[in-house]
Amino acid sequence: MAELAVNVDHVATLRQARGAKHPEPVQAALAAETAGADAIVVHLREDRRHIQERDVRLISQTIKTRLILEMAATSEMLGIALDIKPETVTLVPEKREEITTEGGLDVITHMEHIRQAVITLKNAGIKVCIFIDPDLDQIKMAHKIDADSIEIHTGAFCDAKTSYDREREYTRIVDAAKIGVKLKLGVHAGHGICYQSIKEFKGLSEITEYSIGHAIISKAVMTGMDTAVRDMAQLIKEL
Ligand SMILES: CC(=O)[C@@H](O)[C@H](O)COP(=O)(O)O
Ligand SMILES: NCC(=O)COP(=O)(O)O
Repeated sequence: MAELAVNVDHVATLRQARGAKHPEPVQAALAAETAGADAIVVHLREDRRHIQERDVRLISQTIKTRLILEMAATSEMLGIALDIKPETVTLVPEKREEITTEGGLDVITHMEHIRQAVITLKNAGIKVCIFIDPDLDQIKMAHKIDADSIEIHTGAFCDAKTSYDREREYTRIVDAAKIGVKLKLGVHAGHGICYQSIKEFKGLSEITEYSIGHAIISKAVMTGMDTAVRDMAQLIKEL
């Protein structure tokens, strides 16, 4: 059965909107665990628009499941990761002007830089995942530089406006997941997945972890974290 990794970034978004002390991402992380989350995800952005370094530290010291730290492969972030030592670092591309992560990491273009980051993290005992578009050449390169896993960027699929685009993007994800397994990479998926789109991954047993944030936190505003996480965990059980 696939696992659910809950991203609590947008609890911090709400806090930062007022420069206030609440809501606390660590509290959301604990509630998510109680409701069945298998891992907690935070994206520490260079511009610190939501999650702060203290959130990563607090969550790391408090949760009982796994911490997945999403970050750009910069020397500042590598220093933080080596200090906090999350279970996994997911390397993501980052642009200051984007609203959210727009594409997967271009491992082919930045091969040597990313390879060095993978070596540094793995030498410290941190697993490395690469957030990647469902592009077979990119995935082969992720394997070549010795990543442990890939997280297939599901944004284009989730945002597709027509059934033609949706089917095309779904096929890309299926092909990407299959090649990932063939290369013995862990295969995860995330970005833009909601309570409807998760159902479309039914039968795709190659994907062993779903990383979901915005939809869960949006629902939690209405229902509380417990119901929001339990409902998503149940949908993943039914895949
Ligand atoms: C890598 C990814 O798909 C998401 O985790 C995303 O980067 C989260 O960052 P935001 O919460 O800032 O959108
Ligand atoms: N890696 C994907 C993630 O952490 C959450 O993305 P989203 O559900 O907030 O789009």
